[in-house]
Amino acid sequence: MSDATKVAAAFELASEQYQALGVDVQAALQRLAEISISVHCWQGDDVAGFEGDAGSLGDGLAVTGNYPGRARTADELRGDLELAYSLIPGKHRLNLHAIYGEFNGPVDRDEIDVEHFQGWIDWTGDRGIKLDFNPSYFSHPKASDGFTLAHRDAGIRQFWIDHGIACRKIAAAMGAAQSNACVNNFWVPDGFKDTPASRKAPRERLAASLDAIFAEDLPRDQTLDAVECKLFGIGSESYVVGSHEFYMGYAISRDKVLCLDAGHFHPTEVISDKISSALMYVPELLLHVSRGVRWDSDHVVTYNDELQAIMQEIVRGDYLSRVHIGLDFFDASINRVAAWAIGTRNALKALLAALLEPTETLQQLERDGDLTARLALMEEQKTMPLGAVWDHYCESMGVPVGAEWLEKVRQYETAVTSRRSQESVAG
Ligand SMILES: C[C@H](O)[C@H](O)[C@@H](O)C(=O)CO
Ligand SMILES: [Mn+2]
Repeated sequence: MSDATKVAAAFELASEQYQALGVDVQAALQRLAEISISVHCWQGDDVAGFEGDAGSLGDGLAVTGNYPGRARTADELRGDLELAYSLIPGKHRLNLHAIYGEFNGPVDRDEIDVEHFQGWIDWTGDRGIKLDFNPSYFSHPKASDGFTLAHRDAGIRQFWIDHGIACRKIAAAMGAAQSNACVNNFWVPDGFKDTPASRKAPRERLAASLDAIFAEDLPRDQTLDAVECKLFGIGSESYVVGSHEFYMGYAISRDKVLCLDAGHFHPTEVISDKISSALMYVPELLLHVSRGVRWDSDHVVTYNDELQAIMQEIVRGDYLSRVHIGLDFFDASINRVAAWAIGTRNALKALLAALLEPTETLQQLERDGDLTARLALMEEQKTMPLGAVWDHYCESMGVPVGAEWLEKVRQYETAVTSRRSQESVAG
């Protein structure tokens, strides 16, 4: 039997099994094909960006590992992304940070403009890829004491306010060019390593700075502002200004998208349990699908319980139209294109598992008070033949089945990434 015949035969048997549970496999696959995950550009170069002094990541972020071949230019990053997209079934978005502009010389963060992102707008436009965006409040001398928008110095605050305003303008231009809203996510590292004397003052300053940035109403079909909280970070172990409560309140009161990063909470706290609560009060959510490990919030997404729970929540709550699914991890200890492929394929696989669940049956059992059957069916679901449906999906979408994609990454590594030096290059 050829590999393709094996995939087809396994899919047929799997479909019968799902059908017996009342699950429409074709409908699930159709829904999956409509979901666009926002793939983060920063996995490709260890969050270095193209400002010219690449490699000096800091101010609340750190990437560990020294795997050779990180992208040093926009063209290299685009080449790596092209390969990554070809390994992932479906049509997905690209999430850019402001430091990834093509600057051709020194341009400070408060001066960036649409022209610096025209290369990205053209490249994604040609490929039908939609863009999302992020202001970059890190790796900059004016962020080196751990404060930006909540800084005690009004001049520094103004600099970062101007950066935020510039980024909104860029995001709106991207949204207009692609006829689809560009989600513009604000994460700021501001916080104290040690116990603050005033937790209140920086929070008041952060709210005022954000209000100044968002003062102009921009069309929501061009750009959506999102705000991202964090419990603690490197150098902000004792206090983060933009805590969950801060941004939950901010998003509700200002009608903003709330970003929940899976690695930004206490290790025993999960964002899967927050989705249905938050969506009662905010219009939309952005998720940063990530994986926290001890102090680090950014390991490559694996097919673990929380990933499955996140996707189940989105599907069970019928939230697909209100949740923007983005990725946020950066690992320099493994091949970076492989990291994208592993993390994004896992996110999609977990979505497929959620779409293949007999949700209505489970919820009816719950309404009937039959919690025994609810648990029994949920457990049976775990060993249903998801892999056979996933393999069929990959094949039908023209991307490698199983671990075949790894061979493509290896070939590219030999031909392209292993030839890159660790130095940055101009461009
Ligand atoms: C680079 C990202 O924007 C950043 O990771 C942010 O989203 C975050 O999660 C910081 O911990
Ligand atoms: Mn994040």
